[in-house]
Amino acid sequence: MLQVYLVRHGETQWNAERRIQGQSDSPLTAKGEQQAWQVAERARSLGITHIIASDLGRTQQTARIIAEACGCDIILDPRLRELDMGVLEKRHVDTLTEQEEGWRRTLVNGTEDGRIPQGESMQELSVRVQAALADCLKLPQGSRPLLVSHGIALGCLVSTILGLPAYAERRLRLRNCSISRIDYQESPWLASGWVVEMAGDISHLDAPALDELQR
Ligand SMILES: O=C(O)[C@H](O)COP(=O)(O)O
Repeated sequence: MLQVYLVRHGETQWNAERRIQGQSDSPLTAKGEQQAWQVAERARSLGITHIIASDLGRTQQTARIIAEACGCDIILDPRLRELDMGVLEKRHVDTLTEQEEGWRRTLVNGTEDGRIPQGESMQELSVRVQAALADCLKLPQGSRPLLVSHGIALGCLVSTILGLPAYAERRLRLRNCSISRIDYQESPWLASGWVVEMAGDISHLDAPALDELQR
């Protein structure tokens, strides 16, 4: 049975400032780096064989720390990037106009094809992250990959495996450097395919980041 671990990158400057990142980027904070070392220590104990990361800076920075602990190379995969948040990227959430907040809400409460102007729909995000996950099935027998990606991207992956719409990702709390695990099982009497073993575990962190609403 293939086990795939999912890690959200460490806290960044813009996470801490409540600014929208999407496919724009900001570096890890000191706390984010500390979280990355703690998740790396946990990853080392899990026997990770491959680290596959979104090619954005914050995920690469987190992946490098995990790779150092696990002694693996990093494979970059742009399909693991965060949702493209279009014209709202780099904006502080508290400065959005009513109309802009309405665009953001179409993602939070939304419909599958709702999008921020010049951004991506949850449906489009879902297709590319599912494709990246499916490629893990091509790794050699005995592999145990760890994917380093983003809050909405990973939430969308877990939600759709559960058979929920992609926008249900907002019902999952995937904090910075949380670990989730999904398994691929083939079974005549249980569901065949991807199964969620755990989601959003932060028991390895002594300095968890607050989620956006608690800041
Ligand atoms: O700000 C964003 O784009 C998202 O809400 C969170 O993205 P992140 O997981 O890359 O911080």
